Amino acid sequence: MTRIAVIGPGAVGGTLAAWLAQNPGHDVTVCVRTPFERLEVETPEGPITASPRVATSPEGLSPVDWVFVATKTYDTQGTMAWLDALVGFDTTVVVLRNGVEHTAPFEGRIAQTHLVPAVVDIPAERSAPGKILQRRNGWIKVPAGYAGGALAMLFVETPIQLQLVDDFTTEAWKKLALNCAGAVNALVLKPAGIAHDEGAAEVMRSLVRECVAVGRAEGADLSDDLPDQVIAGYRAADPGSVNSLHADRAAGRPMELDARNGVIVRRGAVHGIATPANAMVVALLSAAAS
Ligand SMILES: NC(=O)C1=CN([C@@H]2O[C@H](COP(=O)(O)OP(=O)(O)OC[C@H]3O[C@@H](n4cnc5c(N)ncnc54)[C@H](OP(=O)(O)O)[C@@H]3O)[C@@H](O)[C@H]2O)C=CC1
Ligand SMILES: CC(C)(CO)C(=O)C(=O)O
Repeated sequence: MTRIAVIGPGAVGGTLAAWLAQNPGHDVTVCVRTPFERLEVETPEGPITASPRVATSPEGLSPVDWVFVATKTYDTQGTMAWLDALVGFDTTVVVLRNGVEHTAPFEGRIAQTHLVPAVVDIPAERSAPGKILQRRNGWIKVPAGYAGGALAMLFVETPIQLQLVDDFTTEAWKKLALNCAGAVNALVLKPAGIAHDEGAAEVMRSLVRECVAVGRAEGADLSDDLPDQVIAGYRAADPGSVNSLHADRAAGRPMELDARNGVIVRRGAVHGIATPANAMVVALLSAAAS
């Protein structure tokens, strides 16, 4: 039996936990802040349900084989107590988050050989604790190497593709390019379809152009047409899709602004690259939330 714990079974964590729990060889525990009875996920394959063990406190938990961290970047502090209980000598911790700084908060606490950053493109929206709409099957990309092959095995019976990549830096910045544009949705509180508005699309392109410049300075291999690719992706998506930054603002939660736009400004400053568009959306969304 493979023991798996998912910390933060929200939109992404809940979707993964539900899929992983479909395999009777997996013993799945979800570590929650807000408890629920069971997971109900509307997937592209049809509805699935799962009843993993629901832990509301780290007390009584013991080390598992795999821990998936799926809390937001602003909830890192609350994640640590779970790790203390769940991580043993042989535990691998996979960090499923947006941004380009996946493992930084956990380094020093988890051995580098057992810490795996993961870029996730699984659009999912949570309507209530345990109730999720998964809009696309999507993919997870992790660096090729230690743990990657074993991690891929966990997903073989799911429609989610687990891909091993040689250049994780490039993949993380490519995903950041998509996510930094999503600040426009959070600003105007309108879902993906707003990208059909040429004015909004041009603001998105400005955010992505800065991301491309900074990402290249950080060693990512990013193409010149990435801003247009991002807009094409938004326009091809279901116009009602709500990204997770937009969902946070709409729900009055904190936002992952620093991880998704602030990081472009911070890393841009290190390289002497101007990032006025990203600085502006950080300032406006911070002001809107204050
Ligand atoms: N949603 C999406 O489509 C995608 C999101 N991502 C990224 O994935 C990550 C997760 O996002 P997403 O799933 O949308 O986030 P959600 O807000 O839907 O889920 C986060 C979950 O973490 C829980 N949580 C917070 N603190 C704790 C804690 N101390 N202990 C246990 N659980 C806790 C929350 O609990 P509570 O129920 O109380 O709020 C919530 O269930 C983010 O980095 C996001 O950017 C990446 C790709 C797609
Ligand atoms: C844009 C999207 C849905 C892509 O997976 C995402 O990463 C998010 O909502 O945070």
